[in-house]
Amino acid sequence: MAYGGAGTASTTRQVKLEKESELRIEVANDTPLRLRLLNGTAEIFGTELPPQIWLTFPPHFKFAVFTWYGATIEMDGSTETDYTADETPMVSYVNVHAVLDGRRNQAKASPESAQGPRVIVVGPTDSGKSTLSRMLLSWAAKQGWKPTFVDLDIGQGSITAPGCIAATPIELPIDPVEGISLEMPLVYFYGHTTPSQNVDLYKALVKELAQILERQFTGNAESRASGMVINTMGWIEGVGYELLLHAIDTFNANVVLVLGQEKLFSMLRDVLKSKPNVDVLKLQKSGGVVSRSSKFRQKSRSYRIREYFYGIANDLSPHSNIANFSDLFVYRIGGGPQAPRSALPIGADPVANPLRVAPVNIDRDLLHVVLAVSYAQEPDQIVSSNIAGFIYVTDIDLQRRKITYLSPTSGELPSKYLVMGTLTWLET
Ligand SMILES: Nc1ncnc2c1ncn2[C@@H]1O[C@H](COP(=O)(O)OP(=O)(O)OP(=O)(O)O)[C@@H](O)[C@H]1O
Repeated sequence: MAYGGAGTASTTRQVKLEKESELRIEVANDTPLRLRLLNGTAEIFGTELPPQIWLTFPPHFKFAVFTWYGATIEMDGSTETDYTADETPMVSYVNVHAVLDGRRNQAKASPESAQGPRVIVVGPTDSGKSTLSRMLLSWAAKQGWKPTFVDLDIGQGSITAPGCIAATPIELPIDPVEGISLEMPLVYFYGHTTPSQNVDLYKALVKELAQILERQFTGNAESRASGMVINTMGWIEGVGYELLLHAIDTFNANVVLVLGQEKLFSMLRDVLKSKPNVDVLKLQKSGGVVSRSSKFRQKSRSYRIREYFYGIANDLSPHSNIANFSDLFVYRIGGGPQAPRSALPIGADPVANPLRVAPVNIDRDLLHVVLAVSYAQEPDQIVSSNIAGFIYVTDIDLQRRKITYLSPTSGELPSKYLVMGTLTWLET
């Protein structure tokens, strides 16, 4: 074999790809797959493959190797499926990229209107939104831009753990295996994986994130001209639709890319007609996008939390820490009534305040909960503060009033204010 270690020669095979075709792969459930580019040029979701270098893809990974001009790929290991497709929407996607690129150049050249394109990608679940966002970001980064990636998908987000909305600048094409490299992502903790749990909180956090980015852009011409790519949730009916409009409005998106649904496209086009500076474009969904069951989604959420603490290749070692109950302050956002019934006019029902920050007693209910570490200085700043990261509660000792938790780093937490949602994890 031309390489050492894992794999057997019998599972090594080559695939020749004609120009503008792609090899679609689902890695087997139990073993990783190794793959390399033997000759030609190819990319994975917008990031070029280095020639000859073996890349290892973990079990379950679903991806495509696309070539513009032809390539030969070598694979080592087993796959759930792999097949070649010569019908892809890639030309239409790269055309969008070219238009965005033109707008970035325009923005850069004219200081008085130096805002680059703000693209928002919308569509039903499994329409390829994250994948298209990723391609647009990687193609832009390859040309030297530093676009901001905003991920509003609290279910299957790709910046950090589930239950968050987040943003990060993309300075290099996104690594095909490791995903987005995180220097200092700006993360807000929503705490749930569906927006219906607390719609007002979701909106409030979207607004906070947009305001901070707006401020950052003011002082940074380069990222302002590079613009943003905003990925959204696949929830597009009812409240989901309302939240899409809210996001388009809040981020001042001026390019709306609608993937895979005619109805959503026509609704958005009609409602955004009054905004002449907003372009609504319909794009074809790729036949390669894999539908994921709710069980699979649940599993991948759990995997994302694991990845936060242990790294994608088990290369991080989180620390187990013990704190006194009195050292940590856990809060929950929303729920509970705003005022006691006795304080309300006779006959009035107490209204739940979705943004109310309430202290949580430390007890066994916190076991296996993922808590966000807030940057808030005071409890009333919790909703408007971003978070430093997460801890995972592994033991509660009621007698000794001690809490044991896993944290990515040793030592003191950056803040004593912790936020609890409904995010739990069972370490296996
Ligand atoms: N051309 C392709 N070939 C093979 N797999 C693909 C292709 N495009 C996307 N995928 C895979 O399909 C899955 C779903 O795609 P993606 O995450 O982009 O969809 P989405 O619309 O963002 O989903 P969500 O419902 O979570 O919002 C992912 O695992 C992705 O890697």
